[in-house]
Amino acid sequence: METKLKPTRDFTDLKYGEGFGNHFCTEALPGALPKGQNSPQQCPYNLVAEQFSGTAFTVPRASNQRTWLYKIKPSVCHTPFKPCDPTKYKYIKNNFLNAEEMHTTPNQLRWKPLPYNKAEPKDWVESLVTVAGAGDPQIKQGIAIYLYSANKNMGNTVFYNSDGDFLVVPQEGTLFITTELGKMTVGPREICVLPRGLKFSIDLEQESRGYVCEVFKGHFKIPDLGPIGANGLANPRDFQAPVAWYENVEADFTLLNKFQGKMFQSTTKSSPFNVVAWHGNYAPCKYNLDNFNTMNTVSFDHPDPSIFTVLTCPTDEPGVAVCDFAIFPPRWMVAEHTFRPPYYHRNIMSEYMGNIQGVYDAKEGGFGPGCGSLHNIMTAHGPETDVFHKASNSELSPVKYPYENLAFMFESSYFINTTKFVMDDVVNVDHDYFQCWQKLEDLKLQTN
Ligand SMILES: O=C(O)Cc1cc(O)ccc1O
Ligand SMILES: [Fe+2]
Repeated sequence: METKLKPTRDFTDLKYGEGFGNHFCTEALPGALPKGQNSPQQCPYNLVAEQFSGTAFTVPRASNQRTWLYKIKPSVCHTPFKPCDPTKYKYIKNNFLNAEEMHTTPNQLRWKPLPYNKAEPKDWVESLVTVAGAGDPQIKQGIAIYLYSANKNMGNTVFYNSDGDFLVVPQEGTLFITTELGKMTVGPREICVLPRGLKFSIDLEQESRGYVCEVFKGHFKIPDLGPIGANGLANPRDFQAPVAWYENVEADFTLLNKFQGKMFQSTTKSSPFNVVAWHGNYAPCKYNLDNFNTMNTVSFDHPDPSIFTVLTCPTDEPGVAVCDFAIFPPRWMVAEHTFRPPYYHRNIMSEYMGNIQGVYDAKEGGFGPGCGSLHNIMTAHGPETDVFHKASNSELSPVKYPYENLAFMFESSYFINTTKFVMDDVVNVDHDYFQCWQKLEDLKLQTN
């Protein structure tokens, strides 16, 4: 039976600020934001000013990100960090260059959904399982891909990640996220970005599962639109940021930190959610994927999936991503004289895919909601045998790729290694995945 949970804090009637990357001004008490300056000698309500920066001070203005917080107490009020019990977060690993702990293979990989731990319920951070990744947070190069399967509230356990931004993709259950900049709910068919350094705590109302992509350098942004023009795909106005919210609570809190891939813990005597007002453009955001304005061919051929990019975290090389987050959204398929599913391909990028809901058109079996797959750099992949035959012979009338189907991809320019533990015990790896293409061996050259 499913566990019934209740979020610790009140999430009714939440308000949001609107727009991607905006400079928001928000206060939970009237006049709490200082007027005309960031750091007055004394702040309104005896608050303390603190800058929270997401880019180096000196990056060009267009990409500069920082927020000013007005807090009941500054963030320095905590006991010294100690390493966490190594058994507690044993599936959080960011040492992707370590051959001892990582698995390297050019094979196509696929996994079944991450199970919930019913015997010993896990909160969101405790439930994180690193599936795959590249690089190392120490040199700010790379990416990590995790699954979560949480069935316990974090409550007064507060987490911040020094190593990068988290892009969270819920597959089952709404997340009730309290951040130091305010509260957000994020459910399936929605996503959120929790930027590097942000303190947050996640509560639940039911067992909740999903995917996380962490980028060790840079930040996610909405992609340039090129010839598409000024509108389309994920429109800026549909992104939402929390508004200032605080709790003035004296109690024991645990403060967790992922720092260079290792988990540390300290305590505070009052709530870290003590930001009464803030202004700036370094903030979490959420986005409803149903607002995605999908573009597709209205003539022939299958466009490259970059046309479905919701967010991208660029590398230093223009057009090449640490991670492109693309979705396979509901859309009309109208291409004439065309093989309509994804073409067979070998890619210069690595592709981790997940399924949020329904069926993915290239894989009608074995890739249900909660499953994952990985096709590394130059690893051949494409539709399974049955899909190939069906799509090669189907009548090409306009068809709606239904609302219920929603898969996504984290596409990265890095070689991706998997953790050793996802190759055996933690997530069920599908040892027979390769079989879905074997019958294509029967294809014969036809010369008459
Ligand atoms: O491999 C996949 O299923 C993802 C994908 C989808 C698509 O429409 C085109 C290329 C591609 O890699
Ligand atoms: Fe692909």
